[in-house]
Amino acid sequence: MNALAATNRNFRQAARILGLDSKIEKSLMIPFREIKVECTIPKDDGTLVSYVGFRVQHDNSRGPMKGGIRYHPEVEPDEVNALAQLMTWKTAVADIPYGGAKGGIGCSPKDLSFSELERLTRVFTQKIHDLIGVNTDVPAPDMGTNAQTMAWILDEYSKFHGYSPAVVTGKPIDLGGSLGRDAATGRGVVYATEALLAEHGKSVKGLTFAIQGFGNVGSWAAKLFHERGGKVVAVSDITGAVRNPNGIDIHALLQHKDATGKLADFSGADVLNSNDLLTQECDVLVPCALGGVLSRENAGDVRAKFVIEAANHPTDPDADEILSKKGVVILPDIYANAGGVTVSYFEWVQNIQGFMWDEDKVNTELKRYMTKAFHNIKGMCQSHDCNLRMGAFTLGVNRVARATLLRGWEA
Ligand SMILES: NC(=O)C1=CN([C@@H]2O[C@H](COP(=O)(O)OP(=O)(O)OC[C@H]3O[C@@H](n4cnc5c(N)ncnc54)[C@H](OP(=O)(O)O)[C@@H]3O)[C@@H](O)[C@H]2O)C=CC1
Ligand SMILES: O=C(O)CCC(=O)C(=O)O
Repeated sequence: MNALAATNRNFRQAARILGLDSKIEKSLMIPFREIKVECTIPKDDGTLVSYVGFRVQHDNSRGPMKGGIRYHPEVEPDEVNALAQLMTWKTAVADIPYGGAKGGIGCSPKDLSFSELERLTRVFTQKIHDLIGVNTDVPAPDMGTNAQTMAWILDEYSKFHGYSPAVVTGKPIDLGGSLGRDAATGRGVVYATEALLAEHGKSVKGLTFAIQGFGNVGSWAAKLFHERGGKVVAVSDITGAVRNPNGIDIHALLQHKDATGKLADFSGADVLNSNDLLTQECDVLVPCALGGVLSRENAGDVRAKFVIEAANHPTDPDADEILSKKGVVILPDIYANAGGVTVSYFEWVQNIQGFMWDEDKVNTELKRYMTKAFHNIKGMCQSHDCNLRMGAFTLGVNRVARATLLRGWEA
């Protein structure tokens, strides 16, 4: 089942649990707007190359649409649609005043030079600048993009509309980015995990963690679990995987990856087949890379007791069912990785106020939002007798449906 079918299925199930009117259900499933643009750039050698860029704006009933921009070869319309819809429920679960959107370009960012990436980002921005904005749709980084990408979008957008730092979040600090945004998704994952573990009478200290992906989210989550006394026993990236049952020194692994660009050849751990990362012996499995990695094929072999969905849509519905039957507790993406967009909200607020928070304030507020959202989800689980995924979906969908009804449909 593709990402969109799976997301729609979860949404419909939540709508059924909530007893949502079928007309509202239908209106919430159809995206507000889907944008598809051609992006042609000259490569450094002068040859032309064309890419397809997407921005799907799913819903704006609770505020401006919000979500990342992904550069990855597998970016395709259905997945962007699913990710945009997930953003709508995620911002509602986090209770921040936004709707949902997502964008992307089907490209391999590692095969493009710095100046090619800049040209591609600027052309994409030229094609969508009229449809994004501080109060309409606010992009941010996702897989394959970063603060530099946001700086180019901000600069290109400002040529058309005047200087507007709040048009993107996840910017460099020098351009109005928020302290703590770079770490925010990983830090939010850790706060979310702590809230879940506390419910089970456990804490991070002494538990074992396997982490798929060592980019923005995975590396920060690994570092913060490690610093709290968690034992990170396996880590992977696109180049391979490493394993040490006694715990990997994450600071040393970060230095190694910075120096070599890969995890392979790290002296503090053994080589592991990447396919085995998800089925490693561990207490907590944290997918922090692509969607759909937990499927019917491998879910039965997962040995973790907890799965924390730091990536978007890492678990397909078959895997969801298999894992639940095995008693594995899954913390769903629309809550587990909401720390990134929550600090994006803080960044947007700081830009609008023209006032910069210190990092302690950002992290304290992030923890407050993540902890509150967890208790709100648990409340939905109790009132509707459902698992954490449906607790999160019903919480998000209910808030969006209420806002939609209050705004009405009169032309
Ligand atoms: N950035 C953010 O604020 C947020 C991100 N997310 C989600 O988190 C996930 C990761 O995003 P982010 O960290 O930003 O992306 P990055 O591009 O920073 O990192 C992605 C990581 O995944 C690795 N990777 C890619 N393919 C594979 C694979 N097949 N097996 C193992 N590792 C792989 C990459 O390897 P390599 O390092 O070798 O390239 C890299 O380490 C995505 O699902 C994203 O949507 C969710 C909320 C917010
Ligand atoms: O920070 C943001 O606005 C969005 C981050 C994102 O793309 C996500 O949460 O999946």
